[in-house]
Amino acid sequence: MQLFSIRTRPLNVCAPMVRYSKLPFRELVRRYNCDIVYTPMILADVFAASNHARESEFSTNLLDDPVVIQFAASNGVDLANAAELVAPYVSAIDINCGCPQKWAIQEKIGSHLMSDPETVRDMIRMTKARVQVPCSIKIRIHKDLRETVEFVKRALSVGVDFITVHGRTRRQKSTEPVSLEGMKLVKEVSTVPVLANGDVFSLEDVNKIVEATGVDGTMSARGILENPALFAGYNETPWECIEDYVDLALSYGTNAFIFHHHLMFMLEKTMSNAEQRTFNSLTTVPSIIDHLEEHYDLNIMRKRKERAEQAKIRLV
Ligand SMILES: Cc1cc2nc3c(=O)[nH]c(=O)nc-3n(C[C@H](O)[C@H](O)[C@H](O)COP(=O)(O)O)c2cc1C
Repeated sequence: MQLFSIRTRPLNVCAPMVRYSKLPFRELVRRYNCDIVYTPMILADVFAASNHARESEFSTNLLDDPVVIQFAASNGVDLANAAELVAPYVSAIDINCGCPQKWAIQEKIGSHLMSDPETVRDMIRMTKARVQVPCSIKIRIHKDLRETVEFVKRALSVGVDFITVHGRTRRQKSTEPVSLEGMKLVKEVSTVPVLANGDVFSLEDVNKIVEATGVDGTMSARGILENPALFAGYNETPWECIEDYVDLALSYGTNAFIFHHHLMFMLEKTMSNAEQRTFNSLTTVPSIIDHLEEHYDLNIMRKRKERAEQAKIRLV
């Protein structure tokens, strides 16, 4: 919350992304000017019930700060139980009110909640009664924006601490443009900080959205997956950033599937179709590393030496 009050520019935020916004990626985007980073959506009831889920779904460290953990829940008890377990390790608890997938709506989580503001109000109230950390919501807009205003007002009435608005309705596809009008309205009726989400692929997009809506910051998902350095002003992923990612993923440990996906997102624009086909045939971490060393001048040992030198300079 302090970041919101002392900010001298709009805050740069990395979106919650299932599978992807995990610890190594969070550390990566922070190196490139990201102020706040979200975990992927985690099911609150499973998280509270299972030690295995807690270990596999959430890991953190002292560098992972500020971090917002995002839960999907259908009721206040599940959310507050999960929040209580994780509160000492996070900067805020976020409620996912935007996931449009069919299974989520059937479970009465995600974007289903956009039609159930009373339950969202209960969730915020119960969570805030049990933990001291801020509680936020990530919402979509309604077709009728008056409903969105009502939704936001109810959340504000129980002390929601900040709001992220993805400027699309739950039925809109990500290829459709975001509603700047919807984002602006949420900002206008809110007495707490508001982040705008949707179609942030460059700093020009950030400026355009902030200028049009007056929000306190912007959040990127697809854009930052493709180019984790976008908030640092790069229009394409710099090679340095790809090396950083490889180094972080290897240091923390990764599975080949996620490792491959991240690199594919980052390299997609620079690869020819033939290169993409070759890259897609790689299924293990060593084969991916070999490929990058052979074709892209990846040099992990050089990278590690550079980082060790930088750490020494910081110590001195
Ligand atoms: C791979 C991927 C995973 C996502 N996972 C989540 C999630 O866990 N929680 C959530 O609230 N939104 C999730 N989203 C939605 C994004 O956070 C964001 O709201 C949406 O993609 C619009 O932003 P963009 O235009 O910057 O992509 C995900 C999006 C993508 C592309």
